[in-house]
Order: sequence, then C-alpha cells, then structure tokens
Amino acid sequence: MGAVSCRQGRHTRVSAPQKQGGNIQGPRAQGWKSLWCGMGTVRSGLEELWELERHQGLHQQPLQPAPLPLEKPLSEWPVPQSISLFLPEFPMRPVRGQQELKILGLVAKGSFGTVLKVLDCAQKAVFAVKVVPKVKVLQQHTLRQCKEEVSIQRQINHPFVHSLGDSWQGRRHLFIMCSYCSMDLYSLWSAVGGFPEASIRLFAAELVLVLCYLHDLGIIHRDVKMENILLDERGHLKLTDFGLSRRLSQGARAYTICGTLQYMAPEVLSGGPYSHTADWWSLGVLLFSLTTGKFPVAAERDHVTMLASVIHCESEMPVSITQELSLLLHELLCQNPLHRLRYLHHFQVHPFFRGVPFDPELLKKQPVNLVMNTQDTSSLESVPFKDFDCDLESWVHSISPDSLL
Ligand SMILES: Nc1ncnc2c1ncn2[C@@H]1O[C@H](COP(=O)(O)OP(=O)(O)OP(=O)(O)O)[C@@H](O)[C@H]1O
Repeated sequence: MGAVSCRQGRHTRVSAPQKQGGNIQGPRAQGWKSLWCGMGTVRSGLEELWELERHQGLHQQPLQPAPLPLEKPLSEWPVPQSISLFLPEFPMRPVRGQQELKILGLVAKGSFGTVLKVLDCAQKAVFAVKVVPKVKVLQQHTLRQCKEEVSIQRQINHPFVHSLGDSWQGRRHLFIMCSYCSMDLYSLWSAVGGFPEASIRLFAAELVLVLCYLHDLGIIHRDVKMENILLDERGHLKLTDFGLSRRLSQGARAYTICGTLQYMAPEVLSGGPYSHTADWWSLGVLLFSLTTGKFPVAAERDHVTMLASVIHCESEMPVSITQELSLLLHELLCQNPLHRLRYLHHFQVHPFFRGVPFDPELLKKQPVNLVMNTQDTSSLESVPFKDFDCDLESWVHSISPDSLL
C-alpha cells in the first residue's frame, strides 16, 4: 500500500474579499500575522513592523503607517540549503514583490498554503498568490511534490486550466502566483444547490477536455473537486491546484493514497494500483453533486471507512434527471476502472453530449447564465477592485493589534 495523503473536502475560503478598514478577527487573523511575519522577500517591511510592535509595547495602539524598506539583496554564497533546495522551480527574487505587490485580501486557507489576493502595481492586474511555508514542506516531506506542482503548471497551456503566472521564494515561504478568479465552483454550488442540466453539460464538456488534455500529456491531477475549479468572469471554468498532480506515463500505475476523500476512486482508496482513470471517478462525483446537490457517498473519517462506504453504496439517481445524464454518471462512477468512461471519443458519442462541440473556443462562446446571475446578486465579490485598493500599511493600520495575537 502506498503513502497516504488525504485532504479535507472544503477549504476555509473567505467568501468575500476583505476591504480596506475591514475587521479581521480570530484564528484567521492569527494566520495572517504568522504569514506576514515570515513572508521574507515580499513582506520584510511588515516583519520589521511586527518587531517594532513587540519591542515598543504598542499592542494597545494602532500601528502607524510606515514605508516598506527594501530588503537587502541576497549576499550569501554559497546559497544556503534552505534556498537551494527549492531551486530552480522557486527562484530567489530579492527585490521583486515588496515594491510591486499589495495584499488586497485573504482568499482561502488550503491544507498546504494560504491564498492571498494581491494587486501587482506594475502590471495593474489582480493575482492570487499561494504562500506555502517552507518548514511545512520539509516537515511533511512534500518538497518533490511542491516542485512538481510548479513544473507541471508551467508546462500546461489550456483554456480551461489555470496557468502559472510566476513562482518564487523568500527566506521562509514559497510563492505561487496565478491570475485571480473571484468565484469557485464550490461557492457557486453552495449558493445554488443543484444545477440545471444545460449548465452541467457545459461544465462537464469543459472538464472532459481538460482531463483528456492532461492525461495525453501524461499528467494525472488526483484532486479534481469543486474547490479546485475556479470560474472566469464569464463563468467558464479553470482547473487549478496541481499540488497532488504527478507525471504518470500511459500504462504506468500509481499507489499513493491521495486526494480528497469524497472524490477518491475505490482503487485509490485501496492503495492502488491506479491510473489516470481515477480522475474520471472524481469527475463523476463532482457531476453527481452538481446534479443532486449532495455527494454520492457522505465523507468518512479516513480512507479505510470511506472505501467500505464507496464499495457498498449504490448511488441512487434522482428520478428527476434525464436518462442520458443518469447513464453518464453511472458510467463515470463505475467501480471497475477498466469499464469507466475515459477517452474523448467515449464522450463525443455519448447521448448526454449530443450536439456539444468538444472544442474549447466554441465552448467558451456558450453563455453560463447561472454564474452571471449569481455574480449579479453577490455583494462584495462584484465590487470593482479599486474599491479595496489598500496597501500593506493601511492593512496594518486598520487592524487592531489585539485581534492579531
Ligand atoms: N487563482 C485563484 N483565484 C481565486 N481563488 C483561488 C485561486 N487559487 C486558489 N484559490 C482558492 O484557494 C483555495 C485553495 O487553493 P489551493 O487548492 O491551491 O491550496 P491548497 O493548499 O493546495 O488546498 P488543498 O490542499 O486544501 O486543496 C482554492 O480551492 C480556491 O478556492
């Protein structure tokens, strides 16, 4: 049996961006403080502010705005191991960032990293930056995986995949930057519940194209789930989080038990051998949930119990769904990976996809009314970025130091 690395089914995603002057409280704020304190190249100015706060006993008073001092260029040679270990995927950027990036808010706290929303002042564009503490990477023995994540994301270029903007390292953190998406499928699903079949058909076709593309490149994603599907401004999807992905050539097998329990195929839960086909099971779970508003099998506490539930459960299809969709779900949620749908031509001729063009450009032209409607009614997410254009000093200024302890 392979190593076990299971993730939680849901992130602590912050549903609305934090505005300038907004309150940050509780454990989330604590996360911010420790994050800022260790942000190395990007937030070294903040680190100094925290130090100042500690030594001058300013806990009860708001911090004064202060200019961000530039971090001294790296002069150590040879490069210390704490840096060289993460090269070349995470290059050192001594000056970049602290002058150009401004934190706009906290997006989510994943199991590996914290995702921040930032403004790149030079490019005048908003990005999401995943910040991963190096110490966590080393403690959890995920160095190889972490480098693989970046190297895979650099290689990929597909309209429905979230491509990598940049990656670099500070002294204590790794940074992975991508363009920012204001909505993810999980949040949309939580707000809307079951989706109409027309929307499911479009999402499914886009995901089929992405998964076929990845598998043809010899990449297995291993964490296909709603939280890892972001939606662009027109509602089309972008698969993200390649943190568990790996290169697996056609015909090769994997054994590591990893993924998010509710989405993991039986052959993954049992410790393999498994292949790219496991991603199609996850797609089945995802489509079932989008259709019915609930997961085919409730989450269990560990992979052993989850396996028992998955094996013994015959997911009942609601009578309200069409036969074509029911057939698709059955064929994806097939216990035997060899009998599971998995090739593009399977989907192209499937009755559920009758008339669907399996072409990214044509799919992108189709409207996703569901998302547009939801975004229209959401409050903060649709506020223009300039409204929360705060810089680091004002963040520090606006937050009560007590709430950050
Ligand atoms: N570019 C982005 N724009 C907006 N939100 C994002 C972006 N990237 C990630 N997120 C949000 O942050 C969440 C966590 O990111 P990600 O999955 O990369 O971190 P993680 O630590 O690997 O999470 P986990 O291991 O728990 O899946 C995502 O599920 C998504 O909701």
